Amino acid sequence: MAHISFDASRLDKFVQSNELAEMQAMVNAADSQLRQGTGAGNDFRGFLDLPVNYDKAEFARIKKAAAKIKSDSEIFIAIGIGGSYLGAKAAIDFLNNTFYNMLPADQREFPQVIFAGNSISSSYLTDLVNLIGDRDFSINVISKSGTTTEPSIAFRVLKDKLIKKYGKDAAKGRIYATTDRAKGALKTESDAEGYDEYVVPDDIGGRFSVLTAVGLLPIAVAGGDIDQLMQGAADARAEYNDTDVTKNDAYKYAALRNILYRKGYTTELLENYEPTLQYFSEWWKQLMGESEGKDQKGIYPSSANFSTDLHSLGQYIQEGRRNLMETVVNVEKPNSDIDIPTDAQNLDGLGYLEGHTMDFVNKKAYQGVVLAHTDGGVPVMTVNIPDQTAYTLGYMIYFFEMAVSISGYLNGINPFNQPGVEAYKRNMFALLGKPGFEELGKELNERL
Ligand SMILES: O=P(O)(O)OC[C@H]1O[C@H](O)[C@H](O)[C@@H](O)[C@@H]1O
Repeated sequence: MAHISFDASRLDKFVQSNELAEMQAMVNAADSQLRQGTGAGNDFRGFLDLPVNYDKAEFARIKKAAAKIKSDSEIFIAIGIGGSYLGAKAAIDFLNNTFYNMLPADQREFPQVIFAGNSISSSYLTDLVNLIGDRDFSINVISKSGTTTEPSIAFRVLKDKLIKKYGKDAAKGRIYATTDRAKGALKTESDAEGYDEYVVPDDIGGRFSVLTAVGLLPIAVAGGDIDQLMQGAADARAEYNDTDVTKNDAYKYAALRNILYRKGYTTELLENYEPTLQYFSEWWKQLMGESEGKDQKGIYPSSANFSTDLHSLGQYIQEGRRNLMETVVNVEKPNSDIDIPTDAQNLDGLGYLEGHTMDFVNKKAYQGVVLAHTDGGVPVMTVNIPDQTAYTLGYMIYFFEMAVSISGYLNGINPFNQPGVEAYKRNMFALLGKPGFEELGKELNERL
């Protein structure tokens, strides 16, 4: 019995009863590409077995480092962008109190966890430097390539602050570097300076790396149960290993979203009814968009946070262009609930809700939205998750990683590379005058 359940029961208005079965042959082919390694990007399939073959010695070191960081730092800064940021942020938000960073120190069992290096905003970094002030802090600089501009700039600025506070030698003991096993600028510096090092495996791409040290160290520092996280992913791995789309929900989701895509539903919104899942959607957007957006093809990944965005995007979803599909991540049991208070005056007219809880209202909103959007011509799928535990998160991460891999192969693209990301970097380097980009710099400056 799967720990999370995928509900496509509302698609009968959009997908004919025979269509899923007709995808089986294509799913078999995609499955073979994925598991036999016969498809494009086959050298980035390490995520498949990661939940069972991860480096146990490094895993133990991660736990030890997290304990040290908790003991000597009020603030923990995770520096990274893309896959080196979004997974950790999504997991920490998913697993913790909504206001975990704002809780008074005596109510927090771990440091404030703040992310940097995920933009080039000088205001953000200045505000962060000022927020740190003279408090004790540690840095985890995370970059698979070791050369990404955004985290590199943030690391230079925050390392400088660390050295000014502790001196060069003591500062090194507060820098944790997660990067390539053998190469890249960050690896070179880490070796030279003696930073505590963790590895981003060669065969795992950035957007698939949340269950490596990339995500595990920040998640552990923020109090996450990384053993349960890996266990959930391991059990999902055991669950989603059947090629039969009627038995493998990850494959069924992949097949259905491709059926809908081919019918013109070219944008998918991942939706939640819990604000702590907002960044899970951000992680999902990179996973789906960077895996599938190739060769002028692919489902555009978007997101919405309900019921909040029903008051901003609801109009479009209900009556705008009919090229949308929705996938709701529905948390069956919230971390906590609230009884609707009684009020004899009932001036607000909420008397009919008395005796119910707030989550009862949230769930009725979800049901009402599914009916309204389906009636309005938007196909809606739901991934039901029982709770917001680390086990469930690991399980769900693996569900979507499997789904996007199959989905990408179903659409005839390599789900594991990201060549398009290099275009802006080349232009940016040229305009910045980076050595080696002189010719392009000249050409681009004439166009500005
Ligand atoms: O971890 P890094 O090498 O710094 O890469 C960080 C991110 O930037 C790259 O440009 C890619 O878009 C992402 O797949 C990657 O996660």
